[in-house]
Amino acid sequence: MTMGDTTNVPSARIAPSMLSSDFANLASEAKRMLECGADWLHMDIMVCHFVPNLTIGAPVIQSLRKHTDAFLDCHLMVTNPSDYVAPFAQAGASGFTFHIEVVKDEWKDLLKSIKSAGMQAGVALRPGTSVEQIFPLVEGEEHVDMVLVMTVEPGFGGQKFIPEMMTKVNILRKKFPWLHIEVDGGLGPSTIEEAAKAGANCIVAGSSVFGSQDPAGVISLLRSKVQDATMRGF
Ligand SMILES: O=C(CO)[C@H](O)[C@H](O)COP(=O)(O)O
Repeated sequence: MTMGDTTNVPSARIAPSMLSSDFANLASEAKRMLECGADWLHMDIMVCHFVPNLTIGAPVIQSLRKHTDAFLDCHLMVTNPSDYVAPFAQAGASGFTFHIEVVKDEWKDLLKSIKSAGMQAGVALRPGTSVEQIFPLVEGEEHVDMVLVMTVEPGFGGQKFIPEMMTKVNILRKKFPWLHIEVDGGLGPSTIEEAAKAGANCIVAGSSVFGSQDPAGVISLLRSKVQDATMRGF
């Protein structure tokens, strides 16, 4: 990809992380975020293995789906993602992102099952995982739609953005211009520029959006930084 050649780069997707929302009012929190300009809703699925936290599962996705048509971008922080494909598809998940660290050769079957269940497929990598490990999942005939580069250790919201992860984002953007590249962890007004310049187009933001008095303003700023960087080239 040459400087300025951004023809195939997908447009910005701003995805508030519902991990930072008031879970007791999830439907109204989702509605509020969409009214503030969110493109996607990012749903963090944690079940006390892979990460030491417990959040929500398919029944909550199913309940939320009754209240919104929005793209539900589900990040499965689990060690056995194939067990979750059918329940999440039936619940109404739109995207299903699994972790590269928990799959071996079975990723091909997993990918097929996610897509044939009608969901967009994503693969996530922890900060310590090398980006080269996910190349086969993007290069093959059957490939993921999105790579999620974790910019914090997965498990909890409110952590500090790890800038070194931007090397991974930039390698991916140059090699796969068409790919959705998502970043998650510590994104907000002070870190978006770096992420956008590296080539991220899907921005997950929890604390910075939910903790703001002006969530619409934050979402709009995140989007404009991604748009500016895409126009300039990476
Ligand atoms: O996946 C996550 C943690 O595993 C969260 O989505 C992420 O950390 C977003 O929260 P914040 O913007 O507050 O960092």
